[in-house]
Amino acid sequence: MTQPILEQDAKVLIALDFATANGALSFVDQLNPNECRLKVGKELFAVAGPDFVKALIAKGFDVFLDLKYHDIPNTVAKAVQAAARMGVWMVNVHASGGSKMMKAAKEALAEFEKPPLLIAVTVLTSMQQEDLAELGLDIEPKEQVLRLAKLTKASGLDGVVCSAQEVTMLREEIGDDFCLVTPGIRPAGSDVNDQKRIMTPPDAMQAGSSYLVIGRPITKAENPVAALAAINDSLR
Ligand SMILES: O=C(O)c1cc(=O)[nH]c(=O)n1[C@@H]1O[C@H](COP(=O)(O)O)[C@@H](O)[C@H]1O
Repeated sequence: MTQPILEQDAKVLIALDFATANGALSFVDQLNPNECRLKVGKELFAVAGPDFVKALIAKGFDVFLDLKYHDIPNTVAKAVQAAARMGVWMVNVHASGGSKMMKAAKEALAEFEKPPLLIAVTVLTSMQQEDLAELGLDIEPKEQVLRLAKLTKASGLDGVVCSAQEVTMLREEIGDDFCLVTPGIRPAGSDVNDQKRIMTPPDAMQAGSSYLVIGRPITKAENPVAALAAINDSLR
């Protein structure tokens, strides 16, 4: 029997993409905060709100508030402050909001004794080259990821969200001192769903991911606790 991994080592961030607070809560009640962290995104936050996030934190979970802010600098700065007041562990913005927006967000967190990690989404893992082309970007996703990751680093943020397929390149180009959070993680044989740039959990960690965001392969599993345990085991 393997020991549960320590909290500071929990690499799996479970995406709590649930339609109701009750649905999310009955799922969370099966989980141990030593074995995963939790991500609250737009769907759940819209129905459950800040009190729900605070309740997860009170249960001992680190919470990544994934609202992917993308707005004028002042609005984003105030939004990340509101997130920090909730006590979240990590919060994100869209890097395509630009360096002025990202710097304003970073500066707005300076007043907090223990600010959340601030990271920026580069190119969504559901996108591929044809999706960038329709936005007028005639380049490969990895080139755009690198460009936005460099901009994020230069803006003083703690890391980026990218696909695990770009992690080796980013470690070479940007170094180890940068948090790389990778969704689009699929254990071998599981449904890909709407994700495009995917990788398995062990391959993503091997490449140098800091954290793995995993939703449906755990939340929709017949036995989510066993699915999480199998993923954690595969990372040891
Ligand atoms: O910022 C994110 O977390 C995110 C960025 C990205 O590029 N791709 C991506 O899938 N996500 C989120 O990661 C989660 C992935 O969920 P599954 O596809 O169910 O594993 C979802 O909650 C997405 O909102």
